[in-house]
Amino acid sequence: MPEFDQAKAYAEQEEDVFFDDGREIELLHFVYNRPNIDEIRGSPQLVLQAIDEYARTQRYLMNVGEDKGKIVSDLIAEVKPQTMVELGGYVGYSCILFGDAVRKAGGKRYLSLERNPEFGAVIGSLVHLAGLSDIVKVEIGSSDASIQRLYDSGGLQHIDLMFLDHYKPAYKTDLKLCEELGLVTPGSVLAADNVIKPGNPPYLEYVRSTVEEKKRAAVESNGDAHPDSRFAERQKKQYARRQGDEKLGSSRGNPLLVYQSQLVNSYEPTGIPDGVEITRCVGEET
Ligand SMILES: C[S@@+](CC[C@H](N)C(=O)[O-])C[C@H]1O[C@@H](n2cnc3c(N)ncnc32)[C@H](O)[C@@H]1O
Repeated sequence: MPEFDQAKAYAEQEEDVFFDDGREIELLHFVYNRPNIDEIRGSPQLVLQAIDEYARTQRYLMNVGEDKGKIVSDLIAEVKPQTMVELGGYVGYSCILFGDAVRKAGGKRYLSLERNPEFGAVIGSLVHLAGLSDIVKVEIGSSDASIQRLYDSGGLQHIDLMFLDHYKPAYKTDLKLCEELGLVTPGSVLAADNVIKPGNPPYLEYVRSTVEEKKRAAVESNGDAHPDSRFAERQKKQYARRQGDEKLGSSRGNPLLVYQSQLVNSYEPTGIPDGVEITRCVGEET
């Protein structure tokens, strides 16, 4: 793994409040006040540079960042998804980086499912600035409700590549919903962020399980309605200020799907070690 370049490190993540305190709107003012704003218009690369500059020189932003971003961009170039879905859009950094990569790979759609309407508005503005509004669509609402709604309306029929980067306990439950609806099938690929920092033991356990293990777990489990006890309180309550108690879905998934899964080590944009779990659905047992 290449060394982390300290010169590009984001400001440190604050202990208590590190998002949703007005910084996302402040970011918009920062970007639109750049002296080279005319050059930035229509350039995904320069919009990303401006977002990175804010997060380095002003305040931390919980973006995937350059290093882990490259892992997923390389995956997009390899998989060439027609439809890519992300769970958790925040200010649009991953939308712009990956939406551009999907376009370059000949894909049609990058769907960002974001729950916070203010963040959704920021994404819309920066995606438009980057010239990617034709490919990136933002769906506001809780990821599980949005997946179900898009499926019911026929707007989402298959997920070629999915980037999971939202409420950590929902990675597994949302994946199971996508499996049950037949959106994730053999050929689908998943990229899950933050599997080292803060970590996601239930998700990793699930995508690394054999079909036999998943079938057994489905019989023995009491369901996934409550966040797994292996998550720290901080993770379980990350969005409590707006959401109160989180409600997780309880889809039974499709335990017959066969996954091959691999951790790719990298860094948070602050320089802290983290990793992306890349999971390929390679078959379905009968
Ligand atoms: C880590 S940030 C996403 C960063 C973004 N992917 C990037 O790299 O630029 C997590 C985002 O997920 C959103 N979120 C959390 N839980 C969600 C849920 N259940 N459904 C939809 N969005 C959710 C939060 O509002 C937040 O904007």
